[in-house]
Amino acid sequence: MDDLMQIKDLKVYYPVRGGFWNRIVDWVKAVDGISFNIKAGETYGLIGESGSGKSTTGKSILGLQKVTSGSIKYNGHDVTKKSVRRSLKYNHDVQMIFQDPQSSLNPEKRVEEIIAEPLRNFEHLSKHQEKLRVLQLLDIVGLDPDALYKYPFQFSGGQRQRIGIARAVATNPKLIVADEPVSALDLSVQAQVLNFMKKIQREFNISYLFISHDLGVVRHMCDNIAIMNHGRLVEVGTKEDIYKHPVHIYTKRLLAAIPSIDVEHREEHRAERKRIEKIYQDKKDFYYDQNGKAFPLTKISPTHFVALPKDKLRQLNVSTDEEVES
Ligand SMILES: Nc1ncnc2c1ncn2[C@@H]1O[C@H](COP(=O)(O)OP(=O)(O)OP(=O)(O)O)[C@@H](O)[C@H]1O
Repeated sequence: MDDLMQIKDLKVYYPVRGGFWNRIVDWVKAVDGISFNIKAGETYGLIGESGSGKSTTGKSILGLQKVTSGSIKYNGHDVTKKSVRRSLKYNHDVQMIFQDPQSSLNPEKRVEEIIAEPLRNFEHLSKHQEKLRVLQLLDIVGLDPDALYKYPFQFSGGQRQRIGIARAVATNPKLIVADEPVSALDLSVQAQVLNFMKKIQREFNISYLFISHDLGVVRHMCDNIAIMNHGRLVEVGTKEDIYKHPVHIYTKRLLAAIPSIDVEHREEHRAERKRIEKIYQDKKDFYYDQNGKAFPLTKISPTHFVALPKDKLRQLNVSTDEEVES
């Protein structure tokens, strides 16, 4: 398989402002030099806890977040520049599925308009052709034609996510960034939506960047996986590497957090989880590089990253500007 996307040494820093003049007093190094490739037709998992920089990476790939440095190549073209994205019609080829279909679908619009929106931006279809295409998309995602005239609130969570998926595939994209696509759904519906995403992937040869904090969900979806912590990738590998032979302590900790369904080994699992939590507790103030080498976070440099969570930033009353100032 060829590489569709090549992300190289990507850095995204957010300014932290404070003091009397509201000057930049520090930087949140949300993404701090990560590299990975996504092949055509594969599902690439980006895993980490809240605040590790996953969504910032996703937004940068979608062109929604200005990057500080590094490159994001799509079929060999660097799409960090707006002019390149425009000339390649990049936003036609790269779409997204959001975490919460409740808030990502406009409640005032009917399903027909919601799904047709990306089509209107890129394709010049007649009203009739557009309706036929939306009906075809509803059929693909397993919704009845009368959904066309309904509003999002008239559907269940799983059905709303199907509408979100129909909108995402409307333009026949090559890549879909799926940011926690099932974490807002009931467990029983999660498997349905995941299987459904797989089906669509096979039919349309789509690549997914699958962002999640949940290694249990990712196991069903991903071919290759990167584990993210404090803006860096601490471990990268195939699904087998990560699940069968994890190297990094942080990966082991995430794996240990998956509840064991195997009743016989549940006690063993619980003990192993406690053991790993203890090691992690003792060592959490360290950043570990890919070789497992530890760097004390406090000693990196006074202005070096301390990736503060959003609510902490709010508590400190500092701004959380989306864009890095040049
Ligand atoms: N607009 C912003 N301004 C300042 N800091 C930000 C901004 N957006 C995110 N951050 C910070 O960047 C870091 C990474 O955030 P990001 O949302 O990318 O992480 P995440 O792994 O996707 O977490 P979550 O799953 O909670 O969204 C966090 O410390 C966060 O507080």
